[in-house]
Amino acid sequence: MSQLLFAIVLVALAWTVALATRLPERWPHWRWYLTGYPRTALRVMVTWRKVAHLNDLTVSHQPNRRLLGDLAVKGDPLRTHAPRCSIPRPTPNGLSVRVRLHAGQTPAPFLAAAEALVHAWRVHAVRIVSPERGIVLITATAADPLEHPDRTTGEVSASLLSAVVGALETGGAWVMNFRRVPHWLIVGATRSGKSTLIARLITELAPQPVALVGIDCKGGMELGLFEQRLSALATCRSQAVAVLGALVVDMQDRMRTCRAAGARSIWELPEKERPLPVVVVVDEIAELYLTNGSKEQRAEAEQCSTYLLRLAQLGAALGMHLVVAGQRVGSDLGPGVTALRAQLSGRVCHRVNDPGTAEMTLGDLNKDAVAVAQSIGEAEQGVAVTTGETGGWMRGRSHLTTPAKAQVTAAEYAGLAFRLSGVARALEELDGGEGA
Ligand SMILES: Nc1ncnc2c1ncn2[C@@H]1O[C@H](COP(=O)(O)OP(=O)(O)OP(=O)(O)O)[C@@H](O)[C@H]1O
Repeated sequence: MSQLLFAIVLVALAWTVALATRLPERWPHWRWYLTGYPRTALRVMVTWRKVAHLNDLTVSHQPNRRLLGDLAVKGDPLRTHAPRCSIPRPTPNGLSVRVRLHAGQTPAPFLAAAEALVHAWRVHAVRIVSPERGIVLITATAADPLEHPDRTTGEVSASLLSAVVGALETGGAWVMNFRRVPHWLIVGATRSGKSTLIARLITELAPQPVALVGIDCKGGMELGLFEQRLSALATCRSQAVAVLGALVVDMQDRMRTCRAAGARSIWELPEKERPLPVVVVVDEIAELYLTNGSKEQRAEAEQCSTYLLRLAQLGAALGMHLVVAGQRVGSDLGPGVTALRAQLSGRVCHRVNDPGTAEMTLGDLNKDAVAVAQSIGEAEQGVAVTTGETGGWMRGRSHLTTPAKAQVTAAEYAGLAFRLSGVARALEELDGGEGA
């Protein structure tokens, strides 16, 4: 009785301190730390042995065969031992426990038991990784952080060519960093959130000293919002050919500059001589590749394909980066698409209509991510599976960026729409040629 009274007084005291110090404003996860975590941690400790036993995570020190006369009898020993698990450590959005494996155990049965742990601990999701040999780290997420992607934790230091585009399921920030992952492929069915992610990405890159080039062959309907901040916008395939061709020439100039300075990338050049990084955003890649079969259109599509491939292959070290978005990105679009896809190491897969598209986007990097991408529902707009810098994958949700907000940002940073002389000249020549 006295213990119960003590616990009640302690909780009341904690709440009073929390409210008196205006904790909710300063610490967005205070509610979880003060109430959710103690409850869940207790549940984890109380249920661990039972869950381990029911899911074959235990071992026995007794042999599972006995001699009965001349007969060898095989069975499950009654006394089994669950592997030792640490005291649950709170995380901003859940908790984590380290499990020390017994000799002979592997992480595989723990992976299989993830669903059982979710129900036993009444949490949103459980992830299991093995950070070192003999150890399994179980991370439980209390609630889906992707419901409120604006409540991310941890400061992300702003750096050139890095953009915070949303929140990850860990509760951390979803960062697209072109210095680490130079090219990105963004895939998703219609209304899945591709354009919103691109809008957010451009909004984040807009204040940075980066030239932004748009290729939007849907008549510029999506990227036209950012026209004021873009160094160039191609709205049809012939313009795309001109822009991409000029960028390839620019890339070759950069190569020569680097060779003359004995540098292996533009980042090794002195700051004054360093050319401006360029991010090329292609919205709806299919528009570049699909033709009506005429010789002229086929030649244009092939040119686009060759230029994109060259930019993807050589651009990373020369400060030329690609973001390619589309509903499908497969060999059915035309030759060169599969080779291009292989060069786009950053992948983002939103909701897709067919398993093939998820497989095409993530299958060559992470087989298990394909199933997760397929489970994204209609109502989860903006939710996607994204590959990480360390080769793993994670669910994330972009920060909602409305077209109005996108336009305001573009207008605000219109002064940073750097002139790319080669690209501007190529577009002028094209206009002149068409006009003549
Ligand atoms: N991160 C998000 N959070 C909340 N809502 C979102 C998010 N992303 C997208 N949405 C909603 O989904 C709608 C469709 O998104 P969006 O236009 O980006 O899809 P899309 O994949 O580009 O579609 P399309 O291929 O037809 O252009 C948006 O109008 C917005 O309301």
